[in-house]
Amino acid sequence: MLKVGFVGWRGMVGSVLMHRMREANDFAGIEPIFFTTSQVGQPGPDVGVEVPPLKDAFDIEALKALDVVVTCQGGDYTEKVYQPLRESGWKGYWLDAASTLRMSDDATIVLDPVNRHVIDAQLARGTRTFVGGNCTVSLMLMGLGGLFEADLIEWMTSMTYQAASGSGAKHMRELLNQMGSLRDAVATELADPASAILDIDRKVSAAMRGDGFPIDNFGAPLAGGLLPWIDKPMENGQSKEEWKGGVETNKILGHGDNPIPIDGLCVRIGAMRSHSQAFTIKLKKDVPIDEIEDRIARHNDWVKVIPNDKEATLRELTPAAVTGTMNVPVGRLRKLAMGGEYLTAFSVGDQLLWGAAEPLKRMLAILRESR
Ligand SMILES: NC(=O)C1=CN([C@@H]2O[C@H](COP(=O)(O)OP(=O)(O)OC[C@H]3O[C@@H](n4cnc5c(N)ncnc54)[C@H](OP(=O)(O)O)[C@@H]3O)[C@@H](O)[C@H]2O)C=CC1
Ligand SMILES: N[C@@H](CC(=O)OP(=O)(O)O)C(=O)O
Repeated sequence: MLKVGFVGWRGMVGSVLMHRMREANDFAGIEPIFFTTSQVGQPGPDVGVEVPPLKDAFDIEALKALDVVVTCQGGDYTEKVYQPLRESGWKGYWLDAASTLRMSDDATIVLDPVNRHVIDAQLARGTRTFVGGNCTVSLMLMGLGGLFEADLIEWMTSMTYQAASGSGAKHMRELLNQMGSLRDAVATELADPASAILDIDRKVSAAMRGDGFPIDNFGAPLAGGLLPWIDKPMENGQSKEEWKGGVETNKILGHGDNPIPIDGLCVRIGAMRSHSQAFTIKLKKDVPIDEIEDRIARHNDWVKVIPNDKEATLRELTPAAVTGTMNVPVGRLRKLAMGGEYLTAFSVGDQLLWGAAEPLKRMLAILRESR
């Protein structure tokens, strides 16, 4: 039985992974051992099988005893532990949700409905480091995989609308506190249907700009607004989140020598969970829209084409409709005024599922099958 160590299992991505693995009875076929950076010796989680007390996630000797490490702990942990563990001679499999190792030559980015052939080839070559992709990249590929597979895309922009939970639990709480502060600032006026809307608006703006508004985590008001910057700056003016869109997509697809230009702006919005993206796609040729819809819909079991009408769009193509599900709806599909080779589309997906936990869960299953 594979000895699998889990690090970061109680964080947001880790909890979703635990939930998905319990649902699928995945713990039955492995020997799970749980690690922590803060709660050594406490009881492990209830996963339906006996587990030992929590071990120290920085204990290299304990990690060396594992066949597989699955970490959702974050990049700082990966930076501290991965290299010393490898240098100690450990030859096990490292499965990681963090971005730290994604672009390293030793690592493969996993999204098996899109790149199972790459994963299989890397396993056969002896690769032992597998990393989940950036959430917007994985969700974009789950949605548009059929167009990439048919080699129809010449270039593409992705303009993102990313949920607060992409930044972690504290940010979700802060967004709710911001929403509450705004509502509280105008509670009296809201209770009076005759109050002037411009007075309400003025008070809301004053609250957003006021000293007491909670912005410790986001650094600026998100509720009632948006934040057009995610992650660190790159030297060329992109944010790192925007940079990942191009480099990770091409790595996942194995397009090292002949990358498809992919770029855009990444924006944080006041959604709680599930990331959305609007695409402008330059096709290599003028393909009829019904063929495009058919290729998108047939690519995998989770993508669904949503008819380009208002009712279906508002019912099925929103974070509220998608959160907590594996569905990746793609809609608003139509040719742009620029010509038949210019396509637009909009997609939504739960970034904690296909964008984070699910590719790791499935990679662990692939490792089990391959033994
Ligand atoms: N959030 C997202 O949408 C996505 C995140 N990722 C990546 O996944 C990694 C983990 O992200 P995420 O899950 O958001 O991180 P979290 O901040 O939710 O969790 C990380 C760790 O924080 C510790 N922690 C401290 N206090 C608490 C608490 N009250 N509740 C739960 N955990 C606590 C836990 O470690 P311990 O038990 O050791 O104390 C936990 O494993 C990052 O590298 C991130 O970039 C990737 C794709 C999407
Ligand atoms: N950066 C993403 C979430 C994330 O953690 O991405 P990455 O795994 O590429 O750092 C967001 O903020 O929505």
